Amino acid sequence: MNEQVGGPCAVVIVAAGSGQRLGHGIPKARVPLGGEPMLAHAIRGVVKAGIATQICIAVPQDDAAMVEICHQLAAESGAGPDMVWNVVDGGTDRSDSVRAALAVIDSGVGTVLVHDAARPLTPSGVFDRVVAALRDGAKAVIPALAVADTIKTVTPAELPATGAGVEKVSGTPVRHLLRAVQTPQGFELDTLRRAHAYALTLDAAAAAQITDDAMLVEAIGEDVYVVQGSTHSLKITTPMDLLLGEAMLQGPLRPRWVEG
Ligand SMILES: Nc1ccn([C@@H]2O[C@H](COP(=O)(O)OP(=O)(O)OP(=O)(O)O)[C@@H](O)[C@H]2O)c(=O)n1
Ligand SMILES: C[C@](O)(CO)[C@H](O)COP(=O)(O)O
Repeated sequence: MNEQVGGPCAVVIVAAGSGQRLGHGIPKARVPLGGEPMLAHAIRGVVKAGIATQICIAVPQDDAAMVEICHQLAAESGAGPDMVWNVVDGGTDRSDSVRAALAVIDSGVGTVLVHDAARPLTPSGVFDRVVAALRDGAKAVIPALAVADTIKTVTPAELPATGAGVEKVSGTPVRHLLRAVQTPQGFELDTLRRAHAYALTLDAAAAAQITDDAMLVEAIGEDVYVVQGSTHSLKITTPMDLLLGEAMLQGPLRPRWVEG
């Protein structure tokens, strides 16, 4: 086991996406949720989890408003004076944003968690489970939930009579083996750095298929362990998700861990 695991822990918050699917015309992390930018909830959630010694936030390039949110939260979040804060320019893809953040992570840090700003209501318990598995020797850990829907794989096809372009089913993975994966994803720092160095060797088509950090760690041959995620860690991607997030912040659905 890496001696450094269990010591300092960095958390990268990726917040540099544009939020096309949400469609608010501003970067998603700045979209209000319960009257505050989504990023503010995400940062507060990380601080509240109490596992970080360094927090690095990747924001859209030239987004002064986002930088200001980071500075304000750094001042108000209740993190101690020893917390190291960094704000970096994100990149074109999520992976580019993670790499930009990794470049400033202190090499003395043993573990790093990568978290989506788009999962602003993630409970502390999820952070705890990820960190606990890293302390128990895992080099890579992801939170996940069993899936409720039956999932199919598809391939392009044409309807027999008309030739109309559709899709047809190419397979049905066994559902009880499938998991819907969330963040924060936790890694031994060196393992995540190797995985992202490998990502730089991929051609554009292969790089475009990378949807999380764990995929890269799998690709370099390391085991990725799974801990229980949370329904509260939903990723706010579409307007419907935002409605659900707003509902969660009100009345009986208000999560216990949200301040105020
Ligand atoms: N170039 C990018 C793309 C995404 N992200 C971050 O990665 C997380 C997950 O991405 P997603 O939910 O897809 O966000 P967007 O890319 O903003 O959404 P969309 O694809 O709808 O534009 C988000 O916190 C987002 O800010 C990032 O930091 N840098
Ligand atoms: C990392 C992630 O949140 C795990 O589910 C997800 O893959 C991000 O995907 P997105 O298309 O960038 O939202």
